[in-house]
Amino acid sequence: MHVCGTPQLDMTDGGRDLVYLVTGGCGFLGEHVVRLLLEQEPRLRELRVFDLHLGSWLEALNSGPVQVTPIQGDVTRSEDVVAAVAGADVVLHIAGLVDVWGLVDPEVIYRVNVKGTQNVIEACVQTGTRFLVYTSSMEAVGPNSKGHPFYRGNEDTHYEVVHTQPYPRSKAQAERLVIEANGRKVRGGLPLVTCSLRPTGIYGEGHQLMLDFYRGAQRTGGWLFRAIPPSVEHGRVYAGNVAWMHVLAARELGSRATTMGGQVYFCYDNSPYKSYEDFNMEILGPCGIRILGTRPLLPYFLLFLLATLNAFLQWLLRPLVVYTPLFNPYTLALSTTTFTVQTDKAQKHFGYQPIYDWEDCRDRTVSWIKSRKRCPAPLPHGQEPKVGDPGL
Ligand SMILES: NC(=O)C1=CN([C@@H]2O[C@H](COP(=O)(O)OP(=O)(O)OC[C@H]3O[C@@H](n4cnc5c(N)ncnc54)[C@H](O)[C@@H]3O)[C@@H](O)[C@H]2O)C=CC1
Ligand SMILES: CC(C)CCC[C@@H](C)[C@H]1CC[C@H]2[C@@H]3[C@H](O)CC4=CC(=O)CC[C@]4(C)[C@H]3CC[C@]12C
Repeated sequence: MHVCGTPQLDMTDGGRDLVYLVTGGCGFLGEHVVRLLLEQEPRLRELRVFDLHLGSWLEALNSGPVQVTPIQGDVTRSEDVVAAVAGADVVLHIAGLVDVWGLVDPEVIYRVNVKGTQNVIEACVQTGTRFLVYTSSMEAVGPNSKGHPFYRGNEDTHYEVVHTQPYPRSKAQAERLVIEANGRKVRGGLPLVTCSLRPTGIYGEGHQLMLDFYRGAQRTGGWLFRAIPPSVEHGRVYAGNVAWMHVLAARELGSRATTMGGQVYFCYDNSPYKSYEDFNMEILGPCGIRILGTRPLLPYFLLFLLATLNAFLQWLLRPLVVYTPLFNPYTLALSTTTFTVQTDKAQKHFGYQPIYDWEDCRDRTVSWIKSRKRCPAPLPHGQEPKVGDPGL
């Protein structure tokens, strides 16, 4: 591993005394956070991994000095959340429903992403947990439906947005709850300290959508067909660096509460600014995939028609089947509107520097995609093998 800028850890306080809770710890980002915490947080005594679906890979983590406690639970059930939060020093609230395809009922997205977050906040207040890091998203900000570019913006960039889609709306609402909760008195009378991290499009080992593009291209003889103008920049950030930002933010919230409390931070690293497809090609190219066309093969109005047709079909077929094509008016807008960040707020506020440089991020993701070629028989329920599974 090429580690750049890992700060020295302070071991002067006598060792392992902290209890962390990671919600959504068995998801794509959550697994990166769990593994990195075990590697990089020397003060950790117990790591509680809370998820609706627990991964079997968790079992292998208990051989080290940290007690890893899997907790099967639902963030929408306040009693599950209170039980998990009680006695934790820090909560990393990562659990959420990611859906921009109309797969999940908007009411369910609201319940999990917004009410679930409210439950986490109330559990902190009720049980006396003082530090909360929330995983928000660039989607809390935009892009907006007018296609205004957010070009290398930062946390202070003014950007007009009215959320019409359930997922981005839920992330914006949940983020607001987290930020407003900063300073609330928790049990024992001390103030709650919160902050919110906003990743752009995350990639890395375990990124299912990247794997889907890879497999789709394999079915067309190794070709992808360009749909998005290469001039549209889409922000991407490596999962390991997003995880590192979570680890650092959680570690520093205590000592830098005045600076960090109630703040939002975009997640960034040195991944290049490119279009969504050109970025994917940085990963898929070394896996033998090629992209056809230097410009989009279809004009925009045809893409828009296709996306609209998909939305119409989704509505028409709804009583019979949930039709969720990748391409719909919202994902078209997301992929054709420039949205990139350029900021050093996290560096200034809590000393964040990417822990993996770009070449490392790329190579790790490429190796992971290549390893899927050797993937044995499918796992039950259509699950993919996990990042650390043996033999991969
Ligand atoms: N994937 C991406 O590109 C980005 C993701 N995010 C945010 O990062 C977080 C993690 O996303 P991913 O790891 O990509 O998604 P994921 O779907 O892989 O992980 C989410 C995890 O939350 C769990 N979960 C869902 N509902 C739950 C519930 N009711 N109770 C307990 N656990 C529940 C799931 O079982 C899953 O393990 C989400 O909050 C998402 O909004 C933000 C920006 C970009
Ligand atoms: C068919 C086209 C060639 C490409 C379609 C690509 C889309 C599926 C993806 C384009 C942009 C992605 C989203 C973006 O990276 C921001 C996101 C943030 C999140 O918090 C969750 C994931 C996502 C919505 C991400 C999802 C896939 C895209 C829409």
